This record gives sequence, structure tokens and C-alpha cells, in this order.
Amino acid sequence: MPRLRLALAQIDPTVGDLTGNSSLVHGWTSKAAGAGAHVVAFPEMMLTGYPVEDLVFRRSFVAASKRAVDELAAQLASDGLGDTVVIVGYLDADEVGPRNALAVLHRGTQVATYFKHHLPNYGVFDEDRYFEPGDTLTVIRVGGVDIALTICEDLWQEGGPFAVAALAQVGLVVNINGSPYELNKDDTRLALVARRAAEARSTVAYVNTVGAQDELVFDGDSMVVRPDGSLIARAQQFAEQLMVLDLDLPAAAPVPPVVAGAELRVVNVLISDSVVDSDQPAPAPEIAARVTDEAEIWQALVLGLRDYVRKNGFRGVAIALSGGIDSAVVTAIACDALGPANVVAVSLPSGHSSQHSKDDAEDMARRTGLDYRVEPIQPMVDSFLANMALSGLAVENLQARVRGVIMMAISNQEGPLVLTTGNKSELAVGYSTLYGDSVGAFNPLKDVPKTLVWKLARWRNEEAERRGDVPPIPERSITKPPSAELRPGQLDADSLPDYEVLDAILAGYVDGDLGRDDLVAAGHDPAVVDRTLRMVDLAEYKRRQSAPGTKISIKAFGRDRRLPITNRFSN
Ligand SMILES: Nc1ncnc2c1ncn2[C@@H]1O[C@H](COP(=O)(O)OP(=O)(O)OC[C@H]2O[C@@H]([n+]3cccc(C(=O)O)c3)[C@H](O)[C@@H]2O)[C@@H](O)[C@H]1O
Ligand SMILES: Nc1ncnc2c1ncn2[C@@H]1O[C@H](COP(=O)(O)OP(=O)(O)OP(=O)(O)O)[C@@H](O)[C@H]1O
Ligand SMILES: NC(=O)CC[C@H](N)C(=O)O
Repeated sequence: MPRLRLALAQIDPTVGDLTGNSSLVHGWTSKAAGAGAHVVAFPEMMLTGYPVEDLVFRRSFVAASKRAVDELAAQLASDGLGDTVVIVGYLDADEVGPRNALAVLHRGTQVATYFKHHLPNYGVFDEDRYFEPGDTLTVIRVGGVDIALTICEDLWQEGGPFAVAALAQVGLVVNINGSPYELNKDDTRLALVARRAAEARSTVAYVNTVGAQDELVFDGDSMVVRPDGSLIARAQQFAEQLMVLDLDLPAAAPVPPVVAGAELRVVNVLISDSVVDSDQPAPAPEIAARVTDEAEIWQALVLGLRDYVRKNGFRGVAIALSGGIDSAVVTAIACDALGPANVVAVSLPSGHSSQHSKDDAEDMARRTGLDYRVEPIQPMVDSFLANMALSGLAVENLQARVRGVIMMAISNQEGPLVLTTGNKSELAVGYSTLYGDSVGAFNPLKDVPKTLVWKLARWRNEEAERRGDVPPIPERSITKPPSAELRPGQLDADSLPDYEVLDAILAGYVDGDLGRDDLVAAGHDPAVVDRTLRMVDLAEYKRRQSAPGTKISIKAFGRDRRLPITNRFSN
């Protein structure tokens, strides 16, 4: 049985940075070659980053992507890395149209190509808008083993390339991915890889991107699964990693079997019938342990923020820190993502701010060591009111807007990106001030319901205690009743249902697309359902103007849920 040393490079590309991404592939190929790997596989659209959206329509971008493949192949060979077979995702186009493509590089040239067959067109994906599907399955022979090549969504469909791979009697299927994180998706993925391994009657090697691109965060979770469903290696989530392992795989027949009448035509490419074995065996493959839901989500939010800030050329962020739970959790995420020295937190007290709010903001600053300031807003609010006759809601919102102006002034003056703090529950019902507390470049809590905000706060503090660190979030910020403090004695509970009740209704209406009658049938109070649904529908205009934020759920506001603003239909 031939033994192949396979490397899976779970790494973090940047969309549009063809030069930077090529040099990442070069660097990690060099590590893989150093570890004696015969084959190294990189994620989907590695050279362009993923998803590239309408960049696909620019001919200059497609041409640059194709050029990057050729230049990378040549560079690898001239640097003595040409013998390592490199499998890498890129953007291609032929006479049929743009392709989500995979290149195989060997000894200075692109020796094989595969075009993604199944194009996802649901949720955040729009691949029917961008790509033409491939209709052939590429099988490369390396070291006497036949390896079928597939791309991401190909794994999610039955009866496609994996079924054809079984007919082609391959020993291994490599699947390269740009598969975004969602809570619990890792469980789905493992089951799916096992199903496809059974369908292909072959070992499956799954390599995923890690890192964030705008609202998507990719968790990695690369793995190798045997045809009987047994997991033999699994990378950790949310970290770059080169997984190298020795695989004993069935030898290919001297002549590839003829596959007729299948969904895809099989194209066989011979690269090598034997390979040079390394003197040293590869280290035993590791199966990274799974973490709790809270730990997983926290890592997703930290990486989502860090990559957004870093990839957009910023060093730090500024946060309006109220002493309440939302801004406290955003601040803790920012400190973990960027280090407290790169986090400016500003307490912006008004005449309605309670002493405990001011104290809790200061306490959080002390606990974390971030850059803390106090900017009282009352003089600015008063001078506005001295020049304009405002009352009621207009005055309440004016305070939030003065805070927004101050935060943007700090950003303009000193450079940090402003983070906004509205959680998913508030965004759902429009409980925020437009151009006020909703001001900002990025919102780490955009897809985090309020009840989960509290859970994450508790988890983060407990985690600090487990590590012997100071818990970053003041206990009182977690336990006190939420209040916008825009008028005396104001509580969220005056305007909104209890958050436990609200989040349960929102999970059904937003995440589950249930209608009013389904929600009432599920046991919710009809009057509360009606009020909540009305608030959600009316707030579409606010969401359409809201900052981007990391997706962690099956249905995040934004691309996952596209609704008209002008809309007279209600359930
Ligand atoms: N369909 C539509 N398309 C486009 N724009 C539309 C619109 N409908 C209203 N608008 C515009 O939106 C305005 C109303 O929105 P907005 O000005 O935000 O005001 P609004 O939503 O009426 O009030 C903000 C609410 O958020 C609460 N809140 C909760 C939590 C935190 C904070 C905080 O600030 O810290 C605030 C606050 O207590 C208040 O109840 C209208 O005056 C109109 O200009
Ligand atoms: N006194 C304040 N100083 C600084 N920022 C403030 C102040 N009051 C409100 N903000 C900003 O406005 C945001 C919205 O207020 P909101 O009350 O919804 O959130 P919170 O205070 O963080 O949490 P909670 O809703 O649980 O009280 C805050 O997260 C914060 O960024
Ligand atoms: N890039 C893709 O094809 C992703 C689609 C796939 N269903 C996933 O989320 O993993």
C-alpha cells in the first residue's frame, strides 16, 4: 500500500491581495516540503481570498488571478519546491464564464485544474450569480495513488463528484473549503465528511480557510476521515495550522478505470507513480479537542474583529463604554482581539447617567488596563438645546447622537475604528438611536442575542478565573437591569418584553422564518408576538444602515436575511 505524506494548510488569506496570498502559499509550501509532504492542499480561492463578490466581474481581477497561479508555480520551482504537489484554490474564467477553480502545481507548471461543480446559492452564498459549474472530475495520480479533487459545496451534495470518485476508484478525495463558521457547524461538517467518505469509498481530506472576511469568519476545522467514518486527524478551530500526516492509501490500478454515464466526466492526470519517502515518519496525527459553545463563539468574535481591524489597515478601536453589559462585552472582545493598549474606551456621562454606570465603566478600565477617558456630554447637549427647541424623544436621542459625534471625532483625530455595540435582539426590534449609539464601523455583537451576551460575559469572567487572571467584566454590569439611561429611571423592560421571552420569539421569527401563527402555536403570548413582529418589521430601515458584524448564527442580519424596507405585508 503506498504511503503518501499529506499536508493541509489551514491558513488566512486576504481578499484581493494576490501577491500577499501567493507568498503565504509559498511560505506554507516551504514548511510542508520541510516536513517531507508529497502533497500540500490550500483552501478554496486561496489566491484571491473568499468570497470575492463582484470582483469576479472585473476582467483585470480574473487575469491577475490566473497570472498569480503561473507566477506561483514558477516561483515554487525556482526556489526548489517544485517537487511538492500544491493544490490551491483560485479564480479562473474560460469561454463559458468565471470559475471557482482549483489548480495543481508541480515542477513549475499548472498540471491540472478542477472547476467547482456544486455552486451554493443560499444564505450568504451567491455563487450562481458569479460562477459557471464545472462538469468534469479531475483525478491526479501522485505516488501511485489516485486523488480526486473537489471544492467546498461539492461535499454538501449527494450523488455529485464524490459518487463519481467512487466509480473512478480513487484512494483519496481532497476537498478545499471556504466554509464560514456558524455555531454547531463543526458537528454537521464531521458527519458530512464521514458520509461523503462512505459515498466515495475513499479517505477524505478536508481543508478549510481560517480567518475573517467582513461579516464571515472561517473557523478552519480541517480534518481527515477514513471511508468507514473514522476521524484520524482534526485541526483546532480559529488558528492557522499545518496538519501533516502519513496516509496509507490503496494503490491505483495501472490503468485508470473507464467511468461512463456518470454526472461528471473523469479527467485523469498522471503526476508520479512513486514518491521519495522521508527518512522520518510524520508525527502521529492529532485530533484537536472541541470546546464549549461559549468558548467557540468567543473565539469567532475575537478573530472576526481582529481580522476586520487588521485587514482594513487599523491598529486600534474606540468604544463608548457605558457601564452596561453590551459595551462591556464588546470591550472585552476588543481587548482579547487587539490588546488593551489598542483599545480606547470613553465614558460619556449625561445628567441621566447613574453613579454605578460611571463606576462600572471605570472599573472595567482598571481591570483591563485599556486607554480610558471620560468626556461628559451634558455641556454639548445643553448648548444644542440652547439653540434648538427640542423635547421628549428628540432630546433622548440627541444624547446618543452627541456621543456618536464624539466617538467619530476621536476616530478622525486619533485613528481608531469606532465599534458599535447593539446586540442582535436590539437590532431586531430597532432599539437603538439611528446615527447615535448605532454609529460605528463594526459591531461584534450584531449576531449575538442579548441573552447570549450575558452568557458570554459570565463565560469570559469564569475563563479568566480558571486562568488565574482578573475577570475583565464588572459583576454589576452583568447583573443590573439593562437601561439606555436616556431619561430618568428608563429601563429596557419599559419598552421591550423580557429578553428571555423576546429572544425566544426572535429565534423563531428571524432565525427560523416562522410566521405569527406558528409562534402562537409554539406557546408564545399572541399580544407579545404581534408587538414583537411589528417592531422587527418596522426596524428594517435601521438594519439596512447598520454596521457590519461577525456572523455566528444560521441566520445573521444582512446577507442571510434580505427583506424589503418598504413592505406592507405582516404575518
Ligand atoms: N421607514 C423608514 N425609512 C427610513 N427612515 C425612517 C423610517 N422610519 C423612520 N425613519 C427615521 O428614523 C427616525 C426614528 O429613528 P431614531 O431617530 O433612531 O428614533 P427612535 O427609533 O424613534 O428612537 C430610538 C429608541 O431607541 C432607544 N434606545 C435603546 C437603546 C439604546 C439607545 C441609545 O441611544 O443608547 C436608545 C431609545 O430609548 C428610543 O426608544 C425617524 O425620525 C425617521 O427620521
Ligand atoms: N454614559 C455612557 N457613556 C458611554 N457610552 C454610552 C453611555 N450610555 C450609552 N452609551 C453607548 O450607547 C450604547 C447603547 O446603550 P445601551 O444601554 O443599549 O447598552 P449598554 O449600556 O452597553 O448595555 P445595557 O443595554 O445592558 O444597559 C452603549 O453600549 C454605549 O456604547
Ligand atoms: N464555499 C462554499 O461552497 C460553502 C458552502 C458550504 N455549504 C459551507 O458552508 O460550508
